[in-house]
Amino acid sequence: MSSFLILSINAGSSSLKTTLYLEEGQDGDKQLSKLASAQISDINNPPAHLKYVRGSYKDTSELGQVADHKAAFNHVLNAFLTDSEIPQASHREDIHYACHRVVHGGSFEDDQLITKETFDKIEKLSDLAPLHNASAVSLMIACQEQLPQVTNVACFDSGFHHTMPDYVKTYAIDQKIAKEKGLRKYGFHGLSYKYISRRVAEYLNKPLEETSIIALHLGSGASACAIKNGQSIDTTMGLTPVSGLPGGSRTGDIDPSLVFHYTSDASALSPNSTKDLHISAAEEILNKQSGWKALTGTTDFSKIADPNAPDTHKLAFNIFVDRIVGYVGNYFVKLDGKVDALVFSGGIGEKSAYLREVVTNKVSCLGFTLDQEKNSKAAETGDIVDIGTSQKLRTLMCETDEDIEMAYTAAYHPERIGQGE
Ligand SMILES: Nc1ncnc2c1ncn2[C@@H]1O[C@H](COP(=O)(O)OP(=O)(O)O)[C@@H](O)[C@H]1O
Ligand SMILES: CC(=O)OP(=O)(O)O
Ligand SMILES: [Mg+2]
Repeated sequence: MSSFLILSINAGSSSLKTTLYLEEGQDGDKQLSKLASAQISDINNPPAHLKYVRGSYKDTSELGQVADHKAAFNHVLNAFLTDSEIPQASHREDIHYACHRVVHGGSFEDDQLITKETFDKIEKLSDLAPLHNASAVSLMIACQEQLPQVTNVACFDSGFHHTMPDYVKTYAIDQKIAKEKGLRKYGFHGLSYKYISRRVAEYLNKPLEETSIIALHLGSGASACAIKNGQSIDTTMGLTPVSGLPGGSRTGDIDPSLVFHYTSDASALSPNSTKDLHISAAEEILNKQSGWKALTGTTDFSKIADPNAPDTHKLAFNIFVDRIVGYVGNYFVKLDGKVDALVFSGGIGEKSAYLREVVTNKVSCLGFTLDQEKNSKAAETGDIVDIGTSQKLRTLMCETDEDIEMAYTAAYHPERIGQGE
């Protein structure tokens, strides 16, 4: 029986989440089990924290200054390699695959082996998604240095959406310029949507190819996706993750001219730019200085999704509900009303019973239903929970898992990993 380790690496703008999996068995009878996960928050904003989880064991420690993602990676690697309760991971050589979440994959549809060629392409895409791709690129370099024997794989958040029709992907702009510069809708959160669609199909006991859902990934970055017969046909994020729904510090959809009225320096370089990473003042405003942070002063949505919150918070909550229900209606029509389920996921979608209640009540005209008691207990139950009362048109809460989705292809379908062409 063969066994080896897969490390999933998910770089956020100020955090690093990693999970170590053990893959065992032969073709046709393989099993993937989670050994441990390690997460570092507050990178470059001391004190940083390390949260380590192995089964029911949980430990949080303060790390002081962790300057960048590379330094954070040294800490998590050390945490795994020195944990005597997971002897399978005692040496660096024990880790076979490192799977990197890359938000912007440009035209890449499938996961790709990271070669010199793919690395260069991903690095170039940092211009389109500077706030996301740059930390992923720095972690690929860290892996090459720290784990020279490992097979590095890039798993793209945009890949799942390649099935969107051309009229959805295309913006109404000069197509010569659009093609030259790659200016189109890509869509993101695809690893999450891939996981959710498979889990929902399993739960409904239907083939994935016959499962159609409206999925909501509501985290600090939020989006919605229309999934027809297992494939994305539209999603709310676009060229970059800023469009669609508002988020913790992102505007979501606005009139594109707004930014030129907001500042006369829209195209000037933001002071947070570095030698290798150019961020404009406009990008900084739209991505970092807006959303819940700008409206309420907090990015903690549990404080906003509170029926007794102050008016500023209520306004933010109402904006979110308004935009979400607008997309649910839009996608219900695009799916010709042939929908198996409305699915709530992401930190907010999984934890806020109140947001699920208000959204579901507003879309009840489409036939979606809510069972108050099941909804209030959904987070305790976990995994996937039917929070509606209809067997035909379901309302579901589904805990998403981007990390296992990254390990999934390496474990079960390594033949699907592209070689960079
Ligand atoms: N109990 C809760 N009620 C409402 N929102 C919550 C709750 N717990 C966490 N959140 C929100 O979930 C979001 C984080 O979701 P998550 O999917 O983990 O985000 P990301 O991966 O984008 O960082 C934050 O906006 C956080 O405030
Ligand atoms: C794509 C994206 O916006 O990711 P996140 O929500 O993790 O920032
Ligand atoms: Mg996320």
